[in-house]
Amino acid sequence: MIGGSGLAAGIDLEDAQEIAVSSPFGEPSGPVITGRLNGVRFTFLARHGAGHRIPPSQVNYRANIDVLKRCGVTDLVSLSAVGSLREELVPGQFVAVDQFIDRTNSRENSFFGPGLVAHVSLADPVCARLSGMLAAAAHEAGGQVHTGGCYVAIEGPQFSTRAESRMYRAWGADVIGMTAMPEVRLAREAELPYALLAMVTDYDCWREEEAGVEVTDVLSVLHANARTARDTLSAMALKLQNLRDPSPIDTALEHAFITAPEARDPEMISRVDAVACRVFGERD
Ligand SMILES: CSC[C@H]1O[C@H](OP(=O)(O)O)[C@H](O)[C@@H]1O
Ligand SMILES: Nc1ncnc2[nH]cnc12
Repeated sequence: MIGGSGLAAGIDLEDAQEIAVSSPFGEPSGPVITGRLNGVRFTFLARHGAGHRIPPSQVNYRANIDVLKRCGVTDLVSLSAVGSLREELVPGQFVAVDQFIDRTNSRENSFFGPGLVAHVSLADPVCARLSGMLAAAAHEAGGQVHTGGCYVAIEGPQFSTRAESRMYRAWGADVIGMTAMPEVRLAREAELPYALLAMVTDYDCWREEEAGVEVTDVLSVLHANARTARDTLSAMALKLQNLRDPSPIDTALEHAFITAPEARDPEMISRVDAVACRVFGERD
């Protein structure tokens, strides 16, 4: 579980343990918290670090996913605050996002690269099974949930201009945020089924007659709905099994590598010992 702006303080887990895990991709946002929720093992990471110290562009998305994979995570659920680009997506409601437009421009967005080139499919970036469970859990927790929606990820840290906000609407985006990319890309490269529950906190700035969004608007909606977010995770845990059926995402790297075996860089292979352990085996 990766918690965004609304879950910076973490979640209540039974037998919680804080573990600092290191990664060949650098510093993750902080230590992970592992424990159980309704009997299911959860590992939690606060995306922006303790006290929301890390801006969206400086989150080390690669290290975050790498350490979760290292901890044995098999499925990744993300909670994010978003602006609404549609009248009917009202602040306080939830959207189980299923598509993305990436407008970020200064982030490391792959575990692979020179000496180990890989191309995974991102056509269906969200795991339908996990997303369906998350939407049902949010509904059971008392949330108003919209199933499906397109999230445009901006670089930030500034909110958008009115012209940009109107353009994203014209592109077909439904909600706007600063963090889902490259998280979604990296989860797929790490063969982790991913689902994102977005909490709508504001109307961004496309409504001409209204002032643009401010952080205080976002925080007041997040605080007012914090209980629903926590209850959602609890309801979600009841739906998860400790051992689940296989998913095609578990083998997303199967046909992804294009670099010839003899041309592969051993250092690159050793760096992906966790994210691609199924393909290359674990490091000694
Ligand atoms: C607090 S307003 C902007 C901030 O909130 C969202 O964070 P997250 O996705 O981690 O919940 C947005 O993406 C920005 O980082
Ligand atoms: N309007 C908005 N734009 C970008 N990120 C956000 N997070 C919450 N509201 C947002």
